[in-house]
Amino acid sequence: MVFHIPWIYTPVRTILAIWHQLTKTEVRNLVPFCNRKRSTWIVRRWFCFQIPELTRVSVMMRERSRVEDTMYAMQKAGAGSLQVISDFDMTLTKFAHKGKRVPTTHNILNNKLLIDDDSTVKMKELFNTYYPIEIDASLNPEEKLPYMVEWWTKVHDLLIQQRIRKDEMARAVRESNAVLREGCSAFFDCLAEQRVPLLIFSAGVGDILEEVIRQNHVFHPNVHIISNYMDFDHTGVLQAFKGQLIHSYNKRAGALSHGATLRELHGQPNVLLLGDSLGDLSMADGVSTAQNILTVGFLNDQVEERKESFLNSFDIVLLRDETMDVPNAILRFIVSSEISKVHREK
Ligand SMILES: Nc1ccn([C@@H]2O[C@H](COP(=O)(O)O)[C@@H](O)[C@H]2O)c(=O)n1
Ligand SMILES: [Mg+2]
Repeated sequence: MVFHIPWIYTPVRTILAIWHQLTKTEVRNLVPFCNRKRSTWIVRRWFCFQIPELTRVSVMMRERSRVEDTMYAMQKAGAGSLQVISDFDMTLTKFAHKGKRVPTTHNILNNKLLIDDDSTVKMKELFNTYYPIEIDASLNPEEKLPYMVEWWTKVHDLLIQQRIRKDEMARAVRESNAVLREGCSAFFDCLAEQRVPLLIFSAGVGDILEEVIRQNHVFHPNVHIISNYMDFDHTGVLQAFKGQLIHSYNKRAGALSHGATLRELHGQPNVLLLGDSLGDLSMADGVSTAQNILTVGFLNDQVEERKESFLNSFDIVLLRDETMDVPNAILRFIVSSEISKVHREK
């Protein structure tokens, strides 16, 4: 009964969580904690206490101490030095919801309202052909690259042929099963409140992406987007895609070619990067002034096959986690002034 009272439940649960991690020797050492080794240990436990989300079984880290050091450095610098660079599809949106795959921004366009039946089938066939290549753990990014260009080019050509109408897109998004990760709205809101810039860097379709976040009421002024944008003629019919094509494995080139957008973010040298593909790791390559970069990878699909490469590449790997709990906890830790105070006093 007592565990149903929230103000008792949270501290009790936290104390139990910490207690579970203590070995007998550690408990014995707890009393005279004066030497460096012991104080390091106390700091580590304090970290677990602050961010219990990082102790979950779905969270993996190759080098825990690097994560801790980077987060303390980011916390010390505070919200004013932070920017977030995030992928969109399957990173800010869920991978699956209620047992079904969540559509990507491209797949939201695969709607009878916008394209004919033949094209619907073709788009599905293209997805079934190229998506397995995109996530194939046995191929390196250079080997995947030509296939990605082929996939994006074929689909964009098909969409142009279908003469998609700008004024039907909001309805297509509304009718789709697009869904942001649990806790994603809180993440957007906290960033806006703290005036932390959020750069969404997506190889999806920018116009659809904007509509998804608008319909979720999180398109705040701190949000910047780099993506593939549609070019409509004067009657509102799709005639081309603007600029250089962005696909999953050329985000580095995309980052470097959007220098102007990234220059606006130069005052924020600490980067929290979120992605679901190894290609997303290059999204911060345009931030020449970066001091600390913490990378979080959502490993949604082919988990066992890709675990090793994700662990070798991202600082934190989240296994089949459909929530934003970990990014939210990291953000809280960095921006919380109370915690900053504790850190300064240490
Ligand atoms: N025709 C396509 C092309 C790509 N995709 C998926 O979209 C993802 C790209 O968007 P990000 O926000 O994640 O950069 C990519 O991972 C592809 O799987 C698609 O569904 N259809
Ligand atoms: Mg993605």
